[in-house]
Amino acid sequence: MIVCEYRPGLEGIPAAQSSISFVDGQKGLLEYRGIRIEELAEKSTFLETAYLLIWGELPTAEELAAFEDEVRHHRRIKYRIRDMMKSFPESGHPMDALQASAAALGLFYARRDLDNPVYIRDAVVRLLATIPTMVAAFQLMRKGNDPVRPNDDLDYAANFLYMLNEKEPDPLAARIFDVCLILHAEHTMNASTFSARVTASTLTDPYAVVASAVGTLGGPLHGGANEEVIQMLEEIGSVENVRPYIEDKLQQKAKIMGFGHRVYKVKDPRAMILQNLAEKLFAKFGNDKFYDIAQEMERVVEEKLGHKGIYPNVDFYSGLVYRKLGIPTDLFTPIFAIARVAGWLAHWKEQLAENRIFRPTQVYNGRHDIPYTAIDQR
Ligand SMILES: CC(=O)SCCNC(=O)CCNC(=O)[C@H](O)C(C)(C)COP(=O)(O)OP(=O)(O)OC[C@H]1O[C@@H](n2cnc3c(N)ncnc32)[C@H](O)[C@@H]1OP(=O)(O)O
Ligand SMILES: O=C([O-])CC(=O)C(=O)O
Repeated sequence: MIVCEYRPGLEGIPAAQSSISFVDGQKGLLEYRGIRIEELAEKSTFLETAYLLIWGELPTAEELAAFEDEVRHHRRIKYRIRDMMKSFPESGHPMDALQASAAALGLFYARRDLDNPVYIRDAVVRLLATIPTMVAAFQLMRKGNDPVRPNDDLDYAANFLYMLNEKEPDPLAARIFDVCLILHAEHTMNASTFSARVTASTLTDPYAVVASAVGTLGGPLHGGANEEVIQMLEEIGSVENVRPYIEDKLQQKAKIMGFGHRVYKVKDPRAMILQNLAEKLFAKFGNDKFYDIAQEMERVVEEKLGHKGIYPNVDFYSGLVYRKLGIPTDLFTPIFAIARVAGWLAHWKEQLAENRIFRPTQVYNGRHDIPYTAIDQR
């Protein structure tokens, strides 16, 4: 048995061998299956990237067309899932609604056939296809409206925006949204992916794998930070307030949302791309006053925390892009989940290919040999 020292948060401890993605946190480099994220953001689409992540190679034109077709034909959700979502409290968070709905899918596909490539492909297609529909449906139903049926004439990203806003999106907006999905699709052994792999290692079904990962993604230290960033920008309210806000937070030893990363010690390459995308949207659809506040935050945080390697992460600029696309703040993290399901499924498949159940150890620091005290003597 290998014994190593306890490292809080498992910092620096490899939890798997993986060929899905690679991060160099000193250089600010991210690759999916060896391809730089900048190149995928420029040239690929989300579904092509999902295929690359899950099956390991870029698809041929035929393979891609077949995959896109399968996903398009599985976009509708069952009435019973829709009715279940309708019964959720409107005030509930859409991440909780998504987690429950993803888990509920498993009720309909209870057969588990993990050695069968057809089963694997069906589950991949179904999850990629229905998660956006579930996010959009809950959003409309909690406002008292009926969900919008998926539009088979639209591609993956455009169809999501259509289901959300009940109208066809502007092509630039749809392309930018698709790039956001590419950027969020995968990121090595982050907390939600680790959670997905732990769940996968018990040989449970892929719906449970995704549901556990969604639950993990939602926290404010992980994907949930994108929502908190916008709330922070609202609270700061003006460029002049940035410095006192940050100084106050640092004095209280509080975290500044959207900054810092376990692996990146420079600006996250995805934050750079998202910042450029936000600028493209502002050029076409008008500025956002929060952008000036965000840029000032970046300057002040670098001045105060740059020496600790604390820079903007992926969650810092994504919200500004989504705001300009007219997306409500509490859907930012569910949108992250729509993208990350590709990475989770890639890791699910990789885990199954060489599975051993996750069962780490612990450092026990409790007591021993304590006599039981009768209830009336406590
Ligand atoms: C998709 C994603 O998950 S991206 C991350 C999204 N999360 C956030 O934006 C939340 C804010 N950031 C954070 O909480 C952290 O940077 C995390 C969770 C991302 C990484 O956490 P860890 O690797 O465990 O770093 P840890 O919390 O130990 O911080 C190391 C040091 O940097 C400081 N630090 C890290 N992030 C921040 C921050 N955002 N604001 C202020 N200080 C910070 C810590 O206070 C600590 O300082 P110390 O050594 O003087 O005590
Ligand atoms: O890698 C991490 O720890 C968090 C992150 O950036 C991601 O999941 O995209």
